[in-house]
Amino acid sequence: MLEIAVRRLDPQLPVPAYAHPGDAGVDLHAAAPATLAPGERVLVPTGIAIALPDGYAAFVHPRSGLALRHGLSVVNTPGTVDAGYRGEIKVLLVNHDLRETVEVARGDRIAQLVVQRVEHVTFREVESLEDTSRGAGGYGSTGGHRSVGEHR
Ligand SMILES: O=c1ccn([C@H]2C[C@H](O)[C@@H](COP(=O)(O)OP(=O)(O)OP(=O)(O)O)O2)c(=O)[nH]1
Ligand SMILES: [Mg+2]
Repeated sequence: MLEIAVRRLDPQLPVPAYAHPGDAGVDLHAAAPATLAPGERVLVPTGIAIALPDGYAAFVHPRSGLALRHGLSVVNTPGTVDAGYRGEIKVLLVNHDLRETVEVARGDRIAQLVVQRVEHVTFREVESLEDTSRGAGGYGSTGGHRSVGEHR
């Protein structure tokens, strides 16, 4: 298993660890409290900095339980942590609830970090691209089974 160096900027918070063996993400904790009124966004520090090797990136994803219970999500989901980034990982939380203010306490698990391999490619400019069955169709071009809002 790949080992990733981590600095704890807040020694009160744990070293990131998978809660279950097959989990994709490790939970990130809030290193500072935050109050989010309905619709508000706040950049929350996590108290950790990591050194990813080249060819990897880490992605900051929302936690589904917080989304379900509080409408809490990540504005730029998934947030991208570059391999060369050595600063503190931060989470741009947003309160999507229309009525309730969300209180985040220091130490709360606010998001999850998924580490993935990423390809690096070179882009070669061409005049035309090879054809495919999809072609340029997108944004709902595929028919078949009913889609949301299509009542037949
Ligand atoms: O949810 C996030 C997203 C990003 N970052 C940090 C790590 C990442 O490597 C850096 C830059 O992120 P990004 O490239 O998404 O932001 P940008 O607006 O393009 O800033 P920059 O010009 O610094 O690349 O900010 C976080 O800590 N949390
Ligand atoms: Mg960038």
